[in-house]
Amino acid sequence: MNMSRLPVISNKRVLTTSSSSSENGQDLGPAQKKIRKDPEPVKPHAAATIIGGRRPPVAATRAPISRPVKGMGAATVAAAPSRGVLKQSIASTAPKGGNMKLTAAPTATKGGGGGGGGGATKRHAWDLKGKVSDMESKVRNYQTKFQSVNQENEVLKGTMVDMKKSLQRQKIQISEYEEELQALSGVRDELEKVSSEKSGIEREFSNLDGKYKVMETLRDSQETELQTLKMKLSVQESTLARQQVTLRDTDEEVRSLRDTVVQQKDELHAGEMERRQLHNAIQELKGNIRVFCRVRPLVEGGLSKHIQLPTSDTKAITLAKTEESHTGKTADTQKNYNFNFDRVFGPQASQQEVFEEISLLVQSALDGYNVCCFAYGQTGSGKTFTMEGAEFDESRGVIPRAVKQIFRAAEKLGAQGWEFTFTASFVEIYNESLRDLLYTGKASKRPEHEIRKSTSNEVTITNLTYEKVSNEDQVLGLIMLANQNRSTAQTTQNDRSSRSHSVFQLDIEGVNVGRDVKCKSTLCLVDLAGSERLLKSQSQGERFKEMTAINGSLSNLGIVITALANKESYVPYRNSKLTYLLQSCLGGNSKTLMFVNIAPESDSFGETLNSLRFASKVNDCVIGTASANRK
Ligand SMILES: Nc1ncnc2c1ncn2[C@@H]1O[C@H](COP(=O)(O)OP(=O)(O)OP(=O)(O)O)[C@@H](O)[C@H]1O
Repeated sequence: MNMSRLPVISNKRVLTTSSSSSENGQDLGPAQKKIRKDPEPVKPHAAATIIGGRRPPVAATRAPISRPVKGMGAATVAAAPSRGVLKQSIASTAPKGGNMKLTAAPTATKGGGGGGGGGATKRHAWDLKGKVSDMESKVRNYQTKFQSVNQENEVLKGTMVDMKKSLQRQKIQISEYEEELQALSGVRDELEKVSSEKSGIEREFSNLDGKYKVMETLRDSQETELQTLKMKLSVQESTLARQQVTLRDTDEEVRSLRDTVVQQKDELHAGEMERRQLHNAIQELKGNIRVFCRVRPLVEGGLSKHIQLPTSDTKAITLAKTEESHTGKTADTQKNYNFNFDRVFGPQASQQEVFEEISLLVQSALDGYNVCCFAYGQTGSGKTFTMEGAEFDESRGVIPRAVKQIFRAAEKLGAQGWEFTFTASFVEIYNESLRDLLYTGKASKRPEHEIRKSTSNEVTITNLTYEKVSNEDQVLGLIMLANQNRSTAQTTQNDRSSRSHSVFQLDIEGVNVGRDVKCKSTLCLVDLAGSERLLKSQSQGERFKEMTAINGSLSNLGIVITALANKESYVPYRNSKLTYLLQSCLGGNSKTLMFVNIAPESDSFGETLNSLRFASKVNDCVIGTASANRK
């Protein structure tokens, strides 16, 4: 019944202590945490603080012993070492020790050491037995406490062992955790690496995304462009289709045009042949030998009175000679010498005008006719000017113009299937000896030349330079070379060129393979030596010899032409080198043109008259019908 007076420990504290003393260690979680935080034994005053709510003086731990127990006896016990365990012990043993409390309370009231039972009565001094009994009771009480404390100690020791084990386990676990943490730090590094890689990839992705957008834009623009191109393509395809149709039509047209061309070529060839025939017929009607007279202008310009050129007639020339009266009583008499030629050119006639008249003859040379053109007249009458002319285009003479015309005509005939080869030679006849004007070797090694005639009546000169030419410039170059050679000889023999004949020959060979036609001809252009009479020159010695040779060759030229005109059986070609060389160009198979050049000076009257008489004789000749050298 006194149980209510025993010190009561709050359930909370008991439960806390009880749970901390759990032996199995399973539910030691909170207890362990408390132990880890405060592993030291609880000091007595701390217990007092907990229980009493304030910190009592140290002596107060003993005070309850000397005071009557009013529920604080247990607090005194609890102030002993291992208070926490003791509380538990008290709590756990409380039901068993009900009697201890009963006996302790009276003891406490007396001596304060026994504790326990409140309400004990005070023994009388004589009641020794009773006192002994109390003492014994106290002793038992203490023994019981002692045992209880021992038990508690044992329990605590066990608990300590468990706690140590637990601590050990926790240490192991901690080290495991640390290892795990260590391992996790590697993972963290890796995670950081992965994270940085991720951010790198993200940046790259962002870049790629940007690029992708650019590509998308590009693709869009290209798609637009593609669409445009497709449209253009379709337009072009339709254009192509139209053009293919046009092409087919054009092909048809080309085929028909080709047929037309072939047909027209045939017609052209036939026309060409007809033209040649007609051309030749015209030349024959004009005469195969024609004479043109050309009057050189006076040095001061104009014309002398003794030469009269009727303006209405381009073929007539009159030489008028005024003869003074011998007595002086009669009037002077005038004697006129009238001449007619194929054409008379006055002093104003240009080189072009002159050439136009002979260009038809030059054309004949390409048609396969031998053509010979020579200039006759006294020295200084204008022979060289007519045949060669000067350097400038408008003053170029017959030879360069004829060459130009021949090459141009040959080029045109090339379109009709004609192919031509040209061979040029330039020879000088001086004192009846031949000299190669295209010779380029040493002067000391100049070869001798002879005129040869083949069985086919072809005339050639031995050791002469025959130069193949294919254009006008090449020929002009050869003419320059010939002039150099002539001027070299000129320095050694004064005025030699006037006293020599120069003969330029262009051999022409044409072939038209498609038509199986060939032609061969020679264009012969001759600048004769001055035709002065022997008497006037009153030459002697070498000069006499020269004049004899010149006069001989020129008079033989007249004889040959007359013999040809008279169709005599014998033509004395070989009487002079000149006529021998010109044989093929003067015969019946040729067309001949003679220029008679006139000096206008009055003191040349006699020579002029002689020249005109000679030319007139030639003009009266009709050489047999020419025939083209065609196969
Ligand atoms: N139709 C012309 N118009 C202008 N000048 C001319 C004409 N004919 C000749 N001449 C000039 O007269 C001069 C003599 O002419 P050219 O040398 O041609 O005579 P040639 O008869 O050839 O003399 P040679 O027999 O000495 O060679 C030259 O200066 C020449 O330029």
